[in-house]
Amino acid sequence: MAAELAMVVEDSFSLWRAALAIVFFTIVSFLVDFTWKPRYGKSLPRVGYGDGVLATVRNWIGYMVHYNDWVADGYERYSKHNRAFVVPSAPSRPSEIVVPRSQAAWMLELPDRVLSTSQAHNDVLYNDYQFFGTDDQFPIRTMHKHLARNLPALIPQIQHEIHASIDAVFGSNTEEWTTLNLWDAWLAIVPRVTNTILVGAPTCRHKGFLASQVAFLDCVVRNSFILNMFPRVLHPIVGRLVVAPNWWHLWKTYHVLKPVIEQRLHDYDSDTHKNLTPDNQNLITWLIHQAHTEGLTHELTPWMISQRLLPIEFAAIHTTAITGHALLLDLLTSDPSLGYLDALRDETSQVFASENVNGSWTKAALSQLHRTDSAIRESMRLSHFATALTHRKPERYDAWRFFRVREGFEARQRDQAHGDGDKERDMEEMMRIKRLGMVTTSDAHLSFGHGRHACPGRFFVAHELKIMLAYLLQNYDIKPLSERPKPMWIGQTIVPPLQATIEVRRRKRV
Ligand code: HEM
Repeated sequence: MAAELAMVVEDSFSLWRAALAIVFFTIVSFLVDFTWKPRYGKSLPRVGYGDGVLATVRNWIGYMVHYNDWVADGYERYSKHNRAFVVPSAPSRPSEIVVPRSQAAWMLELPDRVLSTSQAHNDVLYNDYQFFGTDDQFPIRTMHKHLARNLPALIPQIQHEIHASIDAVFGSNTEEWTTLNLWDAWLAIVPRVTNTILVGAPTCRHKGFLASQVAFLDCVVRNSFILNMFPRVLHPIVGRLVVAPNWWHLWKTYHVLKPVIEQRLHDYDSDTHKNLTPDNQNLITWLIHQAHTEGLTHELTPWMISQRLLPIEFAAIHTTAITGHALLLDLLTSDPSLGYLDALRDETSQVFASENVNGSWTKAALSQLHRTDSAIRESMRLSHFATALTHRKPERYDAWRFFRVREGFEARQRDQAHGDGDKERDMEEMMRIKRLGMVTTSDAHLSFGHGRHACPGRFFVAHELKIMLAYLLQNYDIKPLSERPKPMWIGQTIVPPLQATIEVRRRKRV
């Protein structure tokens, strides 16, 4: 009996010792981390709980749920008065400085060696572990160079994939209403459509490939949260452990892509004029082309190209799905008497009827969807996926907010048709209206970033969302929703209302 008691005491004693050792080790790790973090001048105001040791611990805990409120608070108290402020970050990251709008242009003009985008991405996403140390600048540079210039020729393919995937997800029942989980619907459409321009058809339809891409991206998001919470000094161990599933999904992706990339490398080498057909125009080919242009022969293997695709898949898929999800929720929860859906349906069908070429949208036709453009930009204004990128003033969704400026201008033009208008003023106003388009970034429209590193995918996204909305509205009725399901914020990241459902029914052909 006494011996048993001694064993229990000894066991619990060793448990205590182990627990104390872990606590001690964690404190030392955070202290080491602390010595690496930058210190900001006392003159910079802070939001959150303040600066001392206890306040820092409270900030780390509060970061998960209060970050969004802290930024809103700082915006009211400091940004509006043209002052920068410091906002606490996750335990493994330094606190961040939020600059006021007036300093955004100066900041964005700083060269990468002073303010590095890739370092910033690395700080948030831990690329060294999550993307296997692949420098994301090569694929990003490739996207900047090739996507916009090839996009017009790709519109028919993009349209084809959009129509086919919407048909598959929204169904063909013209009699009964079908209930769909909206997030699942977007995730069944966006990866396929995005991969039209990343890997091309038919791989963009390969279910196993798409599933492993989405699973990989989910791992990146989850691991970022985990690594945010661990002191940076432990990342070399924790980082390598948590990315085991990333490797697994990369491996599965590689098996699907290997023959496709081998064929593409072969086609590229045998085409002496590099006269690539639209079928071959996608990121795989652009990476090959860019590697040749820059003499980067080590980039020309299926393994390397499979890895290069990952940061772009990450930049493209959840961002688009979150944006599309929010857009439909904003439209469906707007007062039906405003007639948004009918007006968008009319605009898309009128422009399509007069401007399509062989049944396909064109760049010129898509650029005439002014109401649709305004409805999307307005939703992005309200429902961005990362807090610190944008400020919001009125919190109400007003689909025609940007369109109205154009409408007013066009009405004035008609009134003045026979008079002597002020040409210079009209030109200025026209330029101002152009800047209100969804792809035109500015310090007032930061949803796609701004400056040299503004999103190169935004022209594609604009086409994609417009074609989707047009097809959806022309082919389906969707029941309005009584209340806007609210997203949730975890740290800086938005989690869309994943449970939201909608009811849809295929429209009968007349
Ligand atoms: C609605 C959807 C999207 C939104 C809201 C969005 C937003 C953004 C934002 C805010 C940035 C700047 C990040 C920063 O400054 O660090 C960015 C960068 C980027 N985006 Fe997008 N994006 C979207 C879709 C896409 C798509 C579809 C692609 C590719 C097909 C893409 C590719 C990229 C790339 C490569 C960068 C890095 C640019 C650079 O660092 O120079 N994005 N995006």
